[in-house]
Amino acid sequence: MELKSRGKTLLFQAILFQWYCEPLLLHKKQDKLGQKTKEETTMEIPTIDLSMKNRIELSKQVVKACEEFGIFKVVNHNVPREVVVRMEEEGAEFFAKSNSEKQQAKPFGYGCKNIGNNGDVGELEYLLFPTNPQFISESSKSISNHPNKFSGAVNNYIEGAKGVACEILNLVVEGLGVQDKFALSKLIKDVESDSLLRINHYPPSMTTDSEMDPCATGNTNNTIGFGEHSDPQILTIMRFNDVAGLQATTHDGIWFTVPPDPHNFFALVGDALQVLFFSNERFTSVRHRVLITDSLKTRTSIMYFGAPPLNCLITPLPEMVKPPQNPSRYKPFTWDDYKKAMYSCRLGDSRLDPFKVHND
Ligand SMILES: C=C1C[C@]23C[C@@]1(O)CC[C@H]2[C@@]12CC[C@H](O)[C@@](C)(C(=O)O1)[C@H]2[C@@H]3C(=O)O
Ligand SMILES: O=C(O)CCC(=O)C(=O)O
Ligand SMILES: [Fe+2]
Repeated sequence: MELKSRGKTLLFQAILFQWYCEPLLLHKKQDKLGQKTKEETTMEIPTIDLSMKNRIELSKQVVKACEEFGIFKVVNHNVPREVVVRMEEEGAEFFAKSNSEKQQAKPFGYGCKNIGNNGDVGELEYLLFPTNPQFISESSKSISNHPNKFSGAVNNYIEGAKGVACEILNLVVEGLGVQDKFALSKLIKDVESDSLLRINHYPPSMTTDSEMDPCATGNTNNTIGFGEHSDPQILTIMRFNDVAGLQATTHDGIWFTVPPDPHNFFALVGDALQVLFFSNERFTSVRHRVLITDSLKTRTSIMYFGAPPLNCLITPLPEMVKPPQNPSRYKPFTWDDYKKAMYSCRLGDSRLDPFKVHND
């Protein structure tokens, strides 16, 4: 009920915004995959300023942003600029290598076009690895000619992004009055945490020769670069360069573009957080995608996906459920169960559906 009325308010705000400010931004489109897309618009997502002194107010703002949008900008995050720049440089150096060199890193997380194992494709290449430092140190040998430099940059970036994720999760927990102040951040701080780092690289259209390079993308404007999905983990901390492309949906399914801001991070609510706080339909994982609108520029993005250890039980925090009036809407499952189910799904599937409790 509450969510529906919030959705209506957002829809109303979006329409008002269109009407007054950007009459030409709202348009219906058909994307390259032939899927009908709903109206697209530009919307201002909330900004969370981590330097804010009033912690109670800050925690309220974070909860509201998670509830209303599921995606928000994080400023004054304290991650040094050089940590981000070094990570970007290492990524750029890797993606500039020849195709055969990049393929050598394949067993350690290089991918091109294929997303997951079930036939999804995107107009990108990527590196994807677990955030465990031993793994990074080992895999760096096949990724970089200077493995220590590469693993140093990656580990520093992960520490920075994890710090931002932990701070946001602590604020969520405070804002909702959960007793255990570190109930969520301790899950992604755990040495056994299953968190991931992903570096995506969307090359421009005219620079690669598809005859020579099987990974050449031939992007044209308004191509889907990365299809619609929600992130399965607890929280994603994302950063992208100054090339637009990220879009997200409101709870009513209206697509809006997230303007680039390379100096700051974006936080996205994932499926696991939706379950942990599901009572009262508080949080919903945000559906998002990448739509290439400037095919002449390289777009890069870096995502830290904060996840719990494999044996962690994903079930609403005790304060969030009060049976019988307000029972959990999901059967308890471990993160390992969810991961197994998720890897048998397509990118855009609603992966939580099989775990829902049906009361009829
Ligand atoms: C099609 C798939 C790719 C994905 C695993 C999945 O089976 C369904 C979820 C996908 C996703 C989306 C967010 C992250 O980019 C990702 C690494 C993740 O954890 O879940 C990807 C998976 C992937 O690319 O392997
Ligand atoms: O590359 C992007 O900007 C988004 C990619 C994404 O959503 C993902 O990798 O899960
Ligand atoms: Fe994503």
